[in-house]
Amino acid sequence: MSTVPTLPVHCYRNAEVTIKPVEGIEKSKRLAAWTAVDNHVLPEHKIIGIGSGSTVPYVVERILAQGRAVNKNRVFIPTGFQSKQLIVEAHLTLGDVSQYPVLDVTIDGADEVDRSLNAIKGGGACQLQEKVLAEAATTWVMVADYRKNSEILGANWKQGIPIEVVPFAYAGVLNHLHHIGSPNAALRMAKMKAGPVVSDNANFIIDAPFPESQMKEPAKLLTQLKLITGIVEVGLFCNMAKAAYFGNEDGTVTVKWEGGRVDQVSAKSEA
Ligand SMILES: O=C[C@H](O)[C@H](O)[C@H](O)COP(=O)(O)O
Repeated sequence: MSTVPTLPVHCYRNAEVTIKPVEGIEKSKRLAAWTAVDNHVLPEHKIIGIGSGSTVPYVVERILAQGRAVNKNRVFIPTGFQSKQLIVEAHLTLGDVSQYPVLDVTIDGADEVDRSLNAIKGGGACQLQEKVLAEAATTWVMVADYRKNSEILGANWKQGIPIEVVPFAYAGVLNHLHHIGSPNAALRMAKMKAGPVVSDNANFIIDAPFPESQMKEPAKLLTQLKLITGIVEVGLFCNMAKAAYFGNEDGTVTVKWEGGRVDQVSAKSEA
């Protein structure tokens, strides 16, 4: 059995980042992120994709811990505004996927991952750029806490599939979704702004819950959704991941691999 990394006993300072102890669900996110970085972000990797969400800051934290010497020769590609900020604030070199269309590795979060490594993504409305970087990456890996580890998509993530749509077409797309199995599909509304959430690409987001019968075959549903005019991208990521890492409450990490293998790795000591 392999082991997950332990936190340093002292605070580690690199660039502007200080590693602080965290508790509860944050601990699980950190365990997953650190283990994935240790396994997949190797010294020879020079072009690295940084995903979005609340787990990804721990990815950047662990990459920084690899040291200035290795990071000064790397370029980091973001999946949206949030990860761009993370890269800039960490004083890492920022790049663009149009400059670097092939990435060595991308590590990203997930809203839910099934037994075959299909995933729902887009809880933060970033799925379009995330999918571009996932496809561009030689290795694409997801990191999440145990709540995201599922057998069938939709079992835990009840909000529905995040779907990015061209604003002009949203009403027609909604109508279409209502007729193909998602009667409760709805435009995602902003919390601190009147009106809808607007993505980093100036589009709207629809959240479309589908019944289990359709969620059981995510690749089929994805194909169906991609054919609807006005849909820019769908937050279903099928057959793309090399592995998914889930930090558990007991300090272990579950690793689901492409092909079906599942590993349970234990911590050396308290994280
Ligand atoms: O649009 C957001 C992304 O797909 C995130 O990676 C996803 O929502 C997971 O985020 P978190 O790590 O906060 O659970």
